[in-house]
Amino acid sequence: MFIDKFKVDSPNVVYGEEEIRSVYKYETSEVVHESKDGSFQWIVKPKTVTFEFNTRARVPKLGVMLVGWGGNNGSTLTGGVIANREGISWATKDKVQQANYFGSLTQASTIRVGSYNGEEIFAPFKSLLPMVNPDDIVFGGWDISNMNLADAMARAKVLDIDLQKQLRPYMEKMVPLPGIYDPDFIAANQGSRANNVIKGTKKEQVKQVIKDIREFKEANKVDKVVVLWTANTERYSNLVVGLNDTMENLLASLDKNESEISPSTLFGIACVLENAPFVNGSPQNTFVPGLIELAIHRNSLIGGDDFKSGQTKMKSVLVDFLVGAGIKPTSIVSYNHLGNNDGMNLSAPQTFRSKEISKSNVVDDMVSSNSILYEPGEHPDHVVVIKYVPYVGDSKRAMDEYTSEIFMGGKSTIVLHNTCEDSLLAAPIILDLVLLAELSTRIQLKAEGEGKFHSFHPVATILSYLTKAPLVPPGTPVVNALAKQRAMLENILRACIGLAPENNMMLEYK
Ligand SMILES: NC(=O)c1ccc[n+]([C@@H]2O[C@H](COP(=O)([O-])OP(=O)(O)OC[C@H]3O[C@@H](n4cnc5c(N)ncnc54)[C@H](O)[C@@H]3O)[C@@H](O)[C@H]2O)c1
Ligand SMILES: O=P([O-])([O-])O[C@@H]1[C@@H](O)[C@H](O)[C@@H](O)[C@H](O)[C@@H]1O
Repeated sequence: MFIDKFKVDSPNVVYGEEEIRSVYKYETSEVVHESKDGSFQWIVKPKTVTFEFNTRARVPKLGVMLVGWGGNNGSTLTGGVIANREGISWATKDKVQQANYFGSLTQASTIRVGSYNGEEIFAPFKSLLPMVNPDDIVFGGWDISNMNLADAMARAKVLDIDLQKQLRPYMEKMVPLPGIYDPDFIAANQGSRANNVIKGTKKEQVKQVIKDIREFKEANKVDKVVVLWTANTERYSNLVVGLNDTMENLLASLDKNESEISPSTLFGIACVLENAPFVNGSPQNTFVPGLIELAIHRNSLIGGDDFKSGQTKMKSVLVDFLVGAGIKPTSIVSYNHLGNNDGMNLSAPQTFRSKEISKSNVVDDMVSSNSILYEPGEHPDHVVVIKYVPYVGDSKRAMDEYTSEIFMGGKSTIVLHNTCEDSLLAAPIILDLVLLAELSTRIQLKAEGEGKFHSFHPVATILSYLTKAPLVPPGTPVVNALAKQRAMLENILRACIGLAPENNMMLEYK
């Protein structure tokens, strides 16, 4: 049974006008290696830590500034939100289609809240805590191409024509602000688009971006701005001691107009200095160590990397299932071809390499979790191929072959063909990223023994379900198994209203 909203009645949660406060018993365990009865044993010690959560209940008027606004993802998301907000429907060859938010975890998925008369009860994921209504978001952003959003939508060839016709009046006056263009970091084939760029030194570019954010906020009377990179994939930045290894060196390099600071890192610096949450939807190492240190120092949210939208999302489910079932993947070959501008940009070796890294590392946590299957250092052969095939456009074709060892020397081969409509899959993920980034900045927490409430760590691991290469605080574990990532997110939000994690035990029926 489905309910559209609910309240928790518990002594552990108080719903106020301004804030929702909860007390939560975090049940975990620690492992010690100690001598017992004359021999060393591994001892697991259950541990309970009491947390208090405090969530500001009033949602802000939210501005979202996309870097790469005029791209396939940016124009598709903007059009999709307008279509939902205006209740637009359009004719397709099959039927009259209504706007929806399918593919968004926050808008179109549910959570189990309990049982009623022996029936399982589910509620919208977004009903856990007050979240911004996406229909109310004000969009803006930057692009190195000056094409207005209506023409960019047509260039993207993602949305149906009848829908595009209805959206055009809303989008043709939306023109991206000039972006930061550096041909050294993206494919040369992107140069023809670059007619809308911020001139000057890198420091002047950062100052301009900060000015842009402030002016956007003022002009649109928004309370908060979240910035998200959905511009081209860049090559990796070289990590150089003395250049970008610390925040002091990064800021000094900015003053010296160092060429090795990428446009995405410049946007990151601007956002952190302006305390605007910044999320990287592409695979490059935008968050060089100096930028991470700066974000931590200024307690400004950063998150990423690389939207997890299709082929890789499937991989983080399938490999989790195989390894979790005691089956040993030994070879994973992921081939995909696409014909959009992203694909054209990825046809250059240096930008492809950024994507190859993020698409390849996604199985590391699952493999390292099972030493019955894998010897130390052993891992499956894993190959990633991306080819640019203009004809297929945004309709990315992914072909995967998973070969695994099974019982008694047997072999299993799973072959998948997955047509991932790249932008229709990525747009709702971008929506979730900005909504959850905004929500997480309204949550304060305090563990027993801590003197005062504080925010989550500025490196927003809470966003990891939505990214291929989750950015985590230095020295903390990376989890890519999709079910674990979703459970982590849901259970943290459940804790904010005093609900226990969903443990799926259903003992009442056992
Ligand atoms: N399913 C997906 O679509 C998906 C999944 C994961 C990651 N991504 C990543 O998202 C990004 C965007 O994908 P897309 O399909 O929208 O690509 P796109 O090429 O259509 O859009 C990128 C836009 O960014 C602009 N741009 C490039 N460099 C810029 C800069 N420095 N400043 C401002 N604007 C700049 C381009 O002009 C273009 O309009 C890519 O990096 C892609 O790898 C996409
Ligand atoms: O589908 P997925 O693996 O999540 O990721 C996609 C890649 O397969 C594709 O090659 C690339 O163009 C997209 O930007 C996206 O990164």
